[in-house]
Amino acid sequence: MSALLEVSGLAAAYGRARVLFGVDVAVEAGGLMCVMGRNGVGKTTLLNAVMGVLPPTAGKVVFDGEDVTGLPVHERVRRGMGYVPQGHETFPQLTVADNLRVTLEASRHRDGAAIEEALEVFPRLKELLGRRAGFLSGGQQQQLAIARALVTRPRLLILDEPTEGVQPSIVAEIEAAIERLHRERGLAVLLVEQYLELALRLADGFVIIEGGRVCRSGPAADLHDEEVRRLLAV
Ligand SMILES: Nc1ncnc2c1ncn2[C@@H]1O[C@H](COP(=O)(O)OP(=O)(O)OP(=O)(O)O)[C@@H](O)[C@H]1O
Repeated sequence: MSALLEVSGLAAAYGRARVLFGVDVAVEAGGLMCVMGRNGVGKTTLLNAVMGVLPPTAGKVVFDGEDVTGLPVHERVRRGMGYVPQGHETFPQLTVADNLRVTLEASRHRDGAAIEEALEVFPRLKELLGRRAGFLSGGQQQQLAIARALVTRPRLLILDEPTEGVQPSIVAEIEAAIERLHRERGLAVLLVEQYLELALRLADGFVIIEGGRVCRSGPAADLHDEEVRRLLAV
């Protein structure tokens, strides 16, 4: 059986500065793949290229058997790719409720129950529905950003360092939510995460990027290796 997401030979650049050189990564249906690597190796660039935010210079992105490489971002979202970029992006002037509604309006299914389902994942947001997103804490904004992606009812959730800059009390909630979505709802996840402990707890498989190339990949059990720890050491 082929994977839900299959990325092959992906290359990307900012102008003449090449950043990715032929990256392969796959996420099985219901799998959780962790992309790891030191700062600046190209992890965010990889997610942006997979999602079409940054058009790749070479390579292919296949989602659910369809080549989506040339499609705009919103078409990928319609097909079931949900993206939560780094830095917990929300509409700061809109309330929590309106952030979710705007996303629902833009989604293909327009089923209001999707908002309820997303709020079940992050119950803390239920008490904040009338508050402007810009007034939420970093951790609450990250929960809202993930909830927005969930409103589109993705089959694959792409998360860029979801616990970065988040207060410790909310890190555990976000981790638990990702784990539940993956294990109970069978959502496939492509996760960029720098922290080995979190990756060890959540991932089935991993790839490590170094200098824009995959230098190591394997099942999560291999993350215990000395070599892997060395590759991730700052
Ligand atoms: N918009 C941009 N224009 C030019 N160069 C960029 C841009 N964004 C990133 N880069 C460069 O591309 C390289 C890879 O950056 P990227 O953000 O993908 O790395 P990363 O692994 O996600 O790092 P971090 O963990 O710090 O987010 C870095 O050298 C970075 O300086």
